[in-house]
Amino acid sequence: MGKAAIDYSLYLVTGRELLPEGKDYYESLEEALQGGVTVVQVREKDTDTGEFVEIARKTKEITDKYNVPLFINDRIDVFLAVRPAGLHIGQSDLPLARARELVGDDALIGVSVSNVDEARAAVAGGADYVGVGAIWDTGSKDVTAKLKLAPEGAGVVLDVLEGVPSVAIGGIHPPNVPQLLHGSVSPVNRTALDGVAVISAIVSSADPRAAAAGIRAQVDSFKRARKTGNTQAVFSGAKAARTPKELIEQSAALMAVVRDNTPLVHQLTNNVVINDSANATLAVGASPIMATNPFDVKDLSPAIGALLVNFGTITDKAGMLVAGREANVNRKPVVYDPVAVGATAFRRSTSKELLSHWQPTVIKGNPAEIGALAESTEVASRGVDAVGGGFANPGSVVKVLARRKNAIVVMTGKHDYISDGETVLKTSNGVDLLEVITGSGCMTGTIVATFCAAARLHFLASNAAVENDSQLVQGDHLVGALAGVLVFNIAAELAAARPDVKGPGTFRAALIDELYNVRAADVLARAKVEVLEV
Ligand SMILES: Cc1ncc(COP(=O)(O)OP(=O)(O)O)c(N)n1
Ligand SMILES: Cc1nc(C(=O)O)sc1CCOP(=O)(O)O
Repeated sequence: MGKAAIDYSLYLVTGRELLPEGKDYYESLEEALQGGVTVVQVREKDTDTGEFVEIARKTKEITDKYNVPLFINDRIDVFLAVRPAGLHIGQSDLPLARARELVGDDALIGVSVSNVDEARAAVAGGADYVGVGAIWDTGSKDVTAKLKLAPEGAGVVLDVLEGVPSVAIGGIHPPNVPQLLHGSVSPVNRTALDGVAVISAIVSSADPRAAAAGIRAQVDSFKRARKTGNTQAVFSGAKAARTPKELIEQSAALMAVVRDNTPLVHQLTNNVVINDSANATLAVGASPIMATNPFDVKDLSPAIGALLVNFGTITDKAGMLVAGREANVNRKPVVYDPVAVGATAFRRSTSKELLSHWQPTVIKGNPAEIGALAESTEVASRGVDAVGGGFANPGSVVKVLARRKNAIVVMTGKHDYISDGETVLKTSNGVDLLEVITGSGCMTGTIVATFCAAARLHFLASNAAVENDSQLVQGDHLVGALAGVLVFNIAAELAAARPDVKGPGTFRAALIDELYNVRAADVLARAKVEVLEV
C-alpha cells in the first residue's frame, strides 16, 4: 500500500493488559478489524524481545488479511525482524533521522507530538504521520507529566502540519469523539484530524467489532460532514453569503418556531438571575428548566431543545460537566456564558475544564469575557463588567475566537458582534437601561439558547434525510444567535419606550412583558444588522 493511500481514520494501538478477562488477543484484534479499524500498532511495554517479535509476526498475518497497515511501537529491532508497514516513535525514543536511516525510505514512521515545536520538528524530519496527544487523561498510560491538549490544543498543532496526516490519542471514547473531531479543526488553515487512535475504547470492550464500528461511523460521518461544510463552526443551512435583510428575515422566522414548539431550554445559571431567566424564557414562548444536579441533567438531556451554561456563581460545576457532555452526545446546542471568566484564576481554570469536557455551540460574553477567552489584554474587567473603550477591531476578535473555539461567538455591548469564524455580523439594537438592571447579559444568553433550540428544530424539520449519526449539533446557529440577540434587544427597546417605564425597576418588569409581546414584524422593522465580513 502506498504511503498516500493509508487511511488513518481508526488507528488501534494494542494493549493486551486491558483485554477483558477470557478474551483472546488475536480474536479481539480480528473482530476490531472487522469492525473497521484501518491501522494497527503493536505496543508491548514489558514483553521480552522474542515474544514481542512473535506477537508482531502473528499480528501482521492478521492485519495483512484485512489489508491494514501495521506499525511497531518504539522498537526498531522488532520492526526489522518483522518488516511491517512502519514504526511509531515517541520524543524519547530513537531520533527520527536515525530511525529513517534504519527503516529505509519505503517504510512509514509515525512520531508522537504534544506541541507545536515537536510537530514542526516531526514535519521537517520527514514523519509520515503524527500522533497528537495526550488529548485527555487516560488510564491506559501514565500521562500525568504531559499537558492535556483537549480538542482546542490539538487544533493549534494541526495548523503546522503542512499536510502530514495526524491522529489524536489519549482518553478518546465514543461520547467524546464528535467533540474531539469538531473542536480540533485548526484555527488558521481549518485542518482536521485524519483519525483517532485508541487503546481501551476497543481493547477493553467485550465486543471489539461493535466498539470499532461505532467509532469508525463517527469518524466517517465527520469526514462526510467536512465535505458538505456541515461542521460545528459552519452553519448547516445556506452556504451563500446572506444580506442583512435575509439574515433578519431568517431570524424573525425563528420566532414562530419557538412559539409553535415550546422548546425546553435547560439552564444552569447563576443564582442572581435564575428567576428572571426562567421568566424571560417563558415570555418568548419556550419552557425553562433550571435543573443542576448531575444525575438529573443526564436524564433530561434527550428531551431538551438547548442547554445554557452560565457559570456566574460557579455553584454547579459537576452538573455543568455532565450537562454539556450529554448535550454534545444528544446533539443539542450548548450556549456558554463564561461570566467574569477573566476575573479570577479559579474562573479561568473552571472555564478551561468545562471547555475541555464539552464543545459549546455558541460562546456569549461581554468584551472582557471574550477578551479573557481570547487571551487578549485589550479590555479589562471589574467584577462581571468590562471597563474601558473596548477592542480596536471587535469584529476580528470574535472571528478569531470563533475559529479557535470552533463555536459561534457573540460579544455583547452597545453594538453586538457575532461570528461563526467566517461571517462577522454587527447589530446595533438595545437601550442604555439594560446596563442598570442585573442579569441583562445573562438573559441574552437565555434567549440565544432559546433561538438556537429553534434553529435546530427548524433545520431538522426541513432536512429529515440529513445524516445525524455523529454531528455535534445541526441547524443554522449563526442565525439562532442573531435571532436571540435581536429579539432580546428589540424587546428592551419596546420596553424602554413605554410611558409606564420610569427607571430600572419598571423597565425590568416591562422587559418581560415585551419579550412576551414582541413579534416578527417588530424584528423586521427595527433590527439593525450589518454584515462586516462574509
Ligand atoms: C498513534 C500514536 N500516537 C502516540 C503514541 C505514543 O507514543 P510514545 O510517545 O512513543 O509513547 P509510548 O506509546 O511508547 O508509551 C503512540 N504509541 N501511538
Ligand atoms: C499510548 C498512548 N500515548 C499517549 C500520548 O499522549 O502520547 S496517550 C496513550 C494511551 C491511549 O490509550 P487510551 O485510548 O486507552 O486512552
